[in-house]
Amino acid sequence: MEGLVVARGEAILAGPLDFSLGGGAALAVAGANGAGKSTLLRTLLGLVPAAGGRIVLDGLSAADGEPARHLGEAAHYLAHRNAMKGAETVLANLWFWRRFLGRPGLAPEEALERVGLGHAGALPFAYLSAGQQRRAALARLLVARRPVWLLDEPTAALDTASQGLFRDIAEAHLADGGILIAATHLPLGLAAAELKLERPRPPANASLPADPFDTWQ
Ligand SMILES: Nc1ncnc2c1ncn2[C@@H]1O[C@H](COP(=O)(O)OP(=O)(O)OP(=O)(O)O)[C@@H](O)[C@H]1O
Repeated sequence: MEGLVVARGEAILAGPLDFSLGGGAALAVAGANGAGKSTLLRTLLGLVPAAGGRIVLDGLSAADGEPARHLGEAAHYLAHRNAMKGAETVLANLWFWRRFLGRPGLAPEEALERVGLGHAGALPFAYLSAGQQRRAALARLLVARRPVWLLDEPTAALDTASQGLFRDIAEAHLADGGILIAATHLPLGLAAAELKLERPRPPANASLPADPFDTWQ
């Protein structure tokens, strides 16, 4: 990140941020609710435009082996939502992602074993508990090989044992030369640099935006 400014519309949330991560490095993005952690991840992916600065990629390749033109081509993105279809089986969801993302990794059955869900592949995704759904979403990181993992609250809803599973998976990714950036309120149990986003302070003379509900009265 070179002078990266994170914003939502007119509101500057964070930055300018200067940060460099090499292969095998993890970054934990911390900060209060609304500080801009999710928005930073989405900015890195190119889903939200940056208000300034740039993202420089060096040596990252896309699924077709060509140099990645933007991070979205080289990254897994695990958002708050799990991006799985509730009515499809867990395995069908993972097979979809494996085909869609390119550069195949583990077979879905094997990935489910790694997250302790070997028994649940034939169930509709919606039948799983919240923590089991998160673990199935973590299995998505294993079915396709991507050098950068952008994870938003990856361990939310996970019990202590599953947090250990996450740590094992993440450590294997880092040992393999991967990069991991996680927005989190919880300790990840990984050796990670920390980037703390401060809650933006409005200028002293700022006026509050009009309350849309006022117009109802
Ligand atoms: N879709 C959106 N449209 C407009 N503003 C948004 C949108 N999503 C988030 N924001 C605003 O951007 C700011 C940062 O939100 P963001 O979700 O990045 O925070 P966060 O640090 O990830 O918070 P949390 O810890 O609650 O997940 C908030 O003020 C929020 O209202």
